[in-house]
Amino acid sequence: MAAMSLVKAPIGQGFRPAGNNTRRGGAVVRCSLQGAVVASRTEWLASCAVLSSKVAALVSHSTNGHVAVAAAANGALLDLVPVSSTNGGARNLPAPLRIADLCPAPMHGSELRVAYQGVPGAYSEKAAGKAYQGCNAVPCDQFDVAFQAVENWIADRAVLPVENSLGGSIHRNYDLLLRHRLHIVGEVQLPVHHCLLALPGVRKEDITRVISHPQALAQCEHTLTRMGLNAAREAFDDTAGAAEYIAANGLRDTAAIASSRAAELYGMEVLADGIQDDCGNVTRFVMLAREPIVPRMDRPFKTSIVFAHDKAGTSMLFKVLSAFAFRDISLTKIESRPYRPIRLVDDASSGTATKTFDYMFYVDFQASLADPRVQNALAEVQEFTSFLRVLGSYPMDMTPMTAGSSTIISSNSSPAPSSSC
Ligand SMILES: O=C(O)C(=O)C[C@]1(C(=O)O)C=C[C@@H](O)C=C1
Repeated sequence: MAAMSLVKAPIGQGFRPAGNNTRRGGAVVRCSLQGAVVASRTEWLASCAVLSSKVAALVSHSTNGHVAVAAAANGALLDLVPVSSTNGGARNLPAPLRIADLCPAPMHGSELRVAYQGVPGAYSEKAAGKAYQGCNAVPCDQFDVAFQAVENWIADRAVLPVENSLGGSIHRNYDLLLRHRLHIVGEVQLPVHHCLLALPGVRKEDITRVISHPQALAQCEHTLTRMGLNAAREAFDDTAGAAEYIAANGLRDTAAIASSRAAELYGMEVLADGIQDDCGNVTRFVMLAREPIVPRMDRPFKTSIVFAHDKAGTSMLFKVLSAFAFRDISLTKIESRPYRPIRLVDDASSGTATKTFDYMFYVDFQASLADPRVQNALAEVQEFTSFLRVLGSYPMDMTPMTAGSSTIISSNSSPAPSSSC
């Protein structure tokens, strides 16, 4: 359990936007003031001095190149205003902002703060490390919080799952892509290798409950049944969080589906290894940023769009898909999401008429926005639709997939029994 004090506490709903978070050397740090309400500015600055030395002590104990973060027991958050040491006796006055302070988003992976949903040991943390090697991965307790962390400059990027080869789409993130103004700047595919974890000494026969992220439960459904576990399955926020929960509460009748790294971090034992229903279990994550990247033509790119039409029965979808088919642009994914009825003001009738969107269609295709074929296709799509947004145009993840020891050579490969995963 010693590792638990060094891992980062997730940014939660309780976090406040940029102004209330502590930043040191590019890392976002949450600090606890042990419930104290700071009365005056002098007192506040004094508290900051204490907190910054605590933070420095924690940083010196950091592991894996990650900055260790003090878990905020009651969520008190502060900004440490830089104090100039060169302004004579007025040591408490804040130093003027410099150009460097205005550009807190560094371009190098080693300094990049990357928000992900879950706690350390979650697959999303691994995906963040694959997307931005050596980054400072920032845990968030919800997907929405990861979006907000980037929007509020607490993080520079977010890495979030959108689909899994067994469990299908992660619909929540499709909906959030529309609600927020972030841009997709990349994708990363991660082989997901699940383990069944329990406290040391616990046997399979002792287990009455298996907890994990709903996607992980879905990805191991048949294997769990085949294992003959007489256990209820319960959803948890994330895989590693489920392991942490069992460890923190000493639950000897509960197992978690999570990674082997989660087992190490939270002092759990691996009861079964490779329990996903298919060896080729892969989750696709997207990388999100405040600004889009410049689309290029010198390497394979993907583009993601979302569109809708407010009139029923006009074969809009057929027309849109044809715009791509006629230009030989391959579609890689189509997703439809029911759209909450919204009232749209009709200009022509002085704001009285309303219309309803039924579905939003999300389409990924294999071409760059810089490609004239794509620009022509989108110009046409715009004519058929009443709403069109480009979510991003970004380099395709071309890294060869390996799941466990086996290499995925084709998406049509038949599901292997879990014992060989
Ligand atoms: O719970 C985690 O560990 C996650 O990173 C989330 C998540 C998901 O949302 O799909 C990511 C990868 C796996 O597919 C299972 C769960």
